[in-house]
Amino acid sequence: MFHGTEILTTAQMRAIESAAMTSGRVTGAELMERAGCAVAGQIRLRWPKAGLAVVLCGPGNNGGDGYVVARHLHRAGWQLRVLGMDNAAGADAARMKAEWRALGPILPLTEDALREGPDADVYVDAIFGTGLTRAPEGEIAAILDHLGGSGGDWAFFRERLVAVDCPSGLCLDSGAFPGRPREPGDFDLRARLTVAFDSPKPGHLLERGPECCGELVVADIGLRHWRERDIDGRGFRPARLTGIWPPFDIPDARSGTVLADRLAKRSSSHPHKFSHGHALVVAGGPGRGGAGRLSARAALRIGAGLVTLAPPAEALPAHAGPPDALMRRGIDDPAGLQDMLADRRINALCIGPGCGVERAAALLPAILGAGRAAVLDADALTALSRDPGLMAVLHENCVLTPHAGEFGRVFPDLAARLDHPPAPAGTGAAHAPDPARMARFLAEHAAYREELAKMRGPLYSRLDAARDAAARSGAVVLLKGPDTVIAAPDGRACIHSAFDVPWLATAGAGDVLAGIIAGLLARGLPGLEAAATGARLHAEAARRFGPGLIADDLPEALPAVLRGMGV
Ligand SMILES: NC(=O)C1=CN([C@@H]2O[C@H](COP(=O)(O)OP(=O)(O)OC[C@H]3O[C@@H](n4cnc5c(N)ncnc54)[C@H](OP(=O)(O)O)[C@@H]3O)[C@@H](O)[C@H]2O)[C@@H](O)CC1
Ligand SMILES: [K+]
Repeated sequence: MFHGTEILTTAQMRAIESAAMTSGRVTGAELMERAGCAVAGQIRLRWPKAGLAVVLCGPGNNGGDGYVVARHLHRAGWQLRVLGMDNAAGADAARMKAEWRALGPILPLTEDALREGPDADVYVDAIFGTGLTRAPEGEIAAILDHLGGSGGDWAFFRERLVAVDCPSGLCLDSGAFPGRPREPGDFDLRARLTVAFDSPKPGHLLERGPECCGELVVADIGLRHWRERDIDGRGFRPARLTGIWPPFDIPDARSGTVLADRLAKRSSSHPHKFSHGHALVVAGGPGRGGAGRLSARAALRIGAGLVTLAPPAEALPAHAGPPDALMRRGIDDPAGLQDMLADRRINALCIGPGCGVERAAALLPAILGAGRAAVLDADALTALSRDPGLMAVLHENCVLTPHAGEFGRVFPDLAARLDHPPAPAGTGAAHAPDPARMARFLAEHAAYREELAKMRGPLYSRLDAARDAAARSGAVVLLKGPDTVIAAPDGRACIHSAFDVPWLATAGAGDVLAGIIAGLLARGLPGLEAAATGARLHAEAARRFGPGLIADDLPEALPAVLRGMGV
């Protein structure tokens, strides 16, 4: 499996925490103490001089962490104003609250109380964490809006806000704010620093999460032993996610070595061009071949042994020119394609970039019928959306690479569920899921079904959408964005966070990604691994090049990326 930082859903986090406590080797209070102590430690690292801290404590265990933060800062000489709720908290949070009360008062958690005090150096948001179940309302919503800048001074809080586990109101399974539009809002809470526990959650990496969390630190609170155990005893944990986080830490020794190993294992000890596979890139007619050439160049650069570009015969002259390493062959119709596919050494196909929807629609049945690894991008996705029958012939070695708009065309009902507030009933359901196929899949993967039910957060997420799309189509789905989600039909998934490379959103970058994945498939990587590795190498190439990047630069940046990873 592709290696990266492990990501846990909130349900998994709760399961691990309860497994740890059930073992009798650690108590809930000890975990809370470690969590609060870690947050206080991070604050003291950034504000070495003791000042005034306002700590806002909510009704649950996130609030319990807040009381621990207050106690530790108090011990370090800080002045504290603690605002809390008059509720019946769980035993651990109640104990932490009582321990704080022995040191100082607890003011009501109201906007007035927040406004009345003097300006503080640090505001600790310990109102809601993983237990958020709905949109905040009333007094708490007013406090959160105030911290988000409704009082007029958003920059003031943004420099001083430290979030315990997450900015309150953010759903840690989706990265969206329940009750708010999914687009950035005026008073969204944005922290300078977020201290999460044990592992990042999907919401730290998806949608609004990266921007609103600010700097993300993941504190070790001693749960690793239970995270690494098979806590349900079934050995089947499709809910486990891997991801790349933090984005700046990609060329780390561990994942670099893993990638190098994976690619090396795919080569024989006496490599020749065919041992590295042969990728076929279907290109379009005259005047529209640039996209296909970008894909083909990327497939070559990532190390496919041979790459053939296949435009219609009349467009061959337009596709002459560098790179000379690229082979060209005209393909006009499905029969021509089938002829070419008689060569079994062609083991990976790429269709879509610059291909034209009509040509993609004509060639797709032959491509899918060949049963070989294939990347479907751009025009091929539009063609797929127009012919639901083609969905039935997708297979797990197909990788679909839609951006949000293409995802909406191929899976309109899933995309509609991602809209918030939900789209009115009846919109966007052009292709209902194939119930027989879905039922067959779920019957074969009963454990997956159970896990999936447990994994859902309060909001439908890009992760849920990609997983549902993969289960329905039977293919690997890579849902593109700065928060790319990659899901396989069996429930395995990765998140690749690339919010730090906004210049990657440039014309043709998707064509390059499709080519990289096709090249990795040609080299023998399985679908999910090829897609996840491709997303990572693609972003890393952009990161290395820096601003000013155009898509043509991406394949050229790949050799240095691979060298840097020891491949
Ligand atoms: N897992 C771990 O290993 C560890 C976890 N730790 C910490 O625990 C945190 C999770 O704690 P948690 O489960 O108590 O949830 P939390 O976020 O405090 O909120 C729950 C409370 O809020 C309420 N509530 C929810 N939404 C609401 C709304 N919109 N408006 C109003 N109320 C709302 C909800 O009420 P209810 O929905 O039941 O009505 C309930 O009372 C986690 O983020 C981390 O900080 C660490 O201490 C140690 C290790
Ligand atoms: K919080």
